[in-house]
Amino acid sequence: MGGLTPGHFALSLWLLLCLLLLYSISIVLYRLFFHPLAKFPGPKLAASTKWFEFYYDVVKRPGGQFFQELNRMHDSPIVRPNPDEIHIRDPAFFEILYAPNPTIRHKYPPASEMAGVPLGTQGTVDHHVHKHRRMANSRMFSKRAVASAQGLIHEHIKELVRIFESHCGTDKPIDLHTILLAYTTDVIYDYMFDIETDYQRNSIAAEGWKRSIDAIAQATPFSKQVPWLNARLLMLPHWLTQFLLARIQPDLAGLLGVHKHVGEIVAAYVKQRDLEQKSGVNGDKNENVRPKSIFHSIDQSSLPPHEKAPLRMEQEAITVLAAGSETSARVLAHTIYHLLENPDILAKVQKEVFDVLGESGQLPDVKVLETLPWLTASVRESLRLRAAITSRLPLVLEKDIPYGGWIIPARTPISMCIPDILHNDDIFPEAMKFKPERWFNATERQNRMFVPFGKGTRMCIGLDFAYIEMYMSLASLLSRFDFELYDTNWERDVRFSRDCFIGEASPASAGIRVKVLAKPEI
Ligand code: HEM
Repeated sequence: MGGLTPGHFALSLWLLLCLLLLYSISIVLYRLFFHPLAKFPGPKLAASTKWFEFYYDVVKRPGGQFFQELNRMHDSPIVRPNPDEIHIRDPAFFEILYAPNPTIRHKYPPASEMAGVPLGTQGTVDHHVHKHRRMANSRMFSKRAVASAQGLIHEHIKELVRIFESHCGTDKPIDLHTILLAYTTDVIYDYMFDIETDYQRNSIAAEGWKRSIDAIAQATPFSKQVPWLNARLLMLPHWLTQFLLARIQPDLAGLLGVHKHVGEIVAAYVKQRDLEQKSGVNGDKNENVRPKSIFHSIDQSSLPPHEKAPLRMEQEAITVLAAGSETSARVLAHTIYHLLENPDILAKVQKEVFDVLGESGQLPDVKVLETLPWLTASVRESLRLRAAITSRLPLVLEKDIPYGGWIIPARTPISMCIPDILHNDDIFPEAMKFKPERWFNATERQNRMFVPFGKGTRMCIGLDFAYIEMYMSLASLLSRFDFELYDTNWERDVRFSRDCFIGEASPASAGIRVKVLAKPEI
């Protein structure tokens, strides 16, 4: 009677490997021949294993390349890009999949867990829970609430203008993305959390935040494959995750710092709220008044108490911060790039805004800016061409749904991509060209298919906020300055070549950079 001999050990290992192999073969056979999606079109390798997507997104440089492979797969508008999912490329189906309430649409858990904040609206899987969470936020996002933010946004624009002034006439280029991200981030903290931050004035903090948000985007091709990882990491003690990430990916460690900061903001809010409640002060619940922050909005809503827990508020706040800062900043940077590449159109926009703002540079109500044809058309065209969210956006239906002679079984994640609509030449002729004038005579179909903010129950709740931030900052900057592109080109710095949920340019890019010149010749 001896212990485990090396011979026994080798035999056990061998048996284990055989079992593993047998298991893998059975899974592949099931997926190819017996799975409810077995007969759907698409490459057999992609249908067999998610490692196929992993290879293109993570292993094949520069990462986030699966979308190119998906393009190649689409012989027909419907394909099975991985064992579980159906992807459709057909504008007519967009409004069916991303339908408004009362149609029930759940999110696909692996896709919603990706950002590590499943308690925020964007990460919420269940349709009904999502609807209530979204409603609790809605008082911060109503048209009236957002319009009332103009004064607050204006204060941050003054700082933005000051920074551009300090570069004016110097040879020092500005990286538009970094500075505009600092602007949109300061605005979100102020409006959504009632907290003053200083990213615009503190260039080191601004660059650190930009690196962190880039790092999270660039990690998404990986997080997509191991969606549970982010949420688990965030559950570990802060010092431990900080220690681990600082060694693996320091920029992601910076993002943890932001999580910690937002956690502290929520804790301070809860402490103050409890104090006020004890002393009988009742927060202003007047439906007509904008809540002081998203935390007040959640607290004053009819959500049950567990939905108002600090961790839920923290994840909602992170969702709004990440969703609201990066997207608008990128679209703004791209709008300036396209205008600089099209001097005739830039001159028209500059004249329009100068006529309204005058020498004083005083901003009118945003309603006036919205009537300016070239500014409006340029923002719209930039939103279309930039198509900020590039990822597949899978939703899960409770019932079977027919498409093109197929019946897609209930509970199958079905996805579509926004750029497939916005860059479709049949809808938008010469779709990859910046042509704001197309919006002057837009057809009903073009207006309907203008979907940079998505559609349906899960569409962007912050679009009005994004428009105000963009109109006000563009009008202020373009009426005051002329710019010159600095070492920036479409292929390397602008075109999206990696799908990282948000579309990323080449890793070789140093961003869209400009030199600030003196006042424009109007
Ligand atoms: C140009 C700017 C923007 C673009 C192109 C954009 C685009 C989108 C898209 C396509 C979605 C749907 C994503 C999905 O289905 O997972 C989304 C969701 C969302 N966006 Fe935006 N967004 C922008 C600006 C903003 C701003 C400024 C805010 C906040 C102030 C914001 C907050 C959100 C939130 C909270 C969600 C989740 C909504 C929900 O699930 O109910 N976004 N956005």
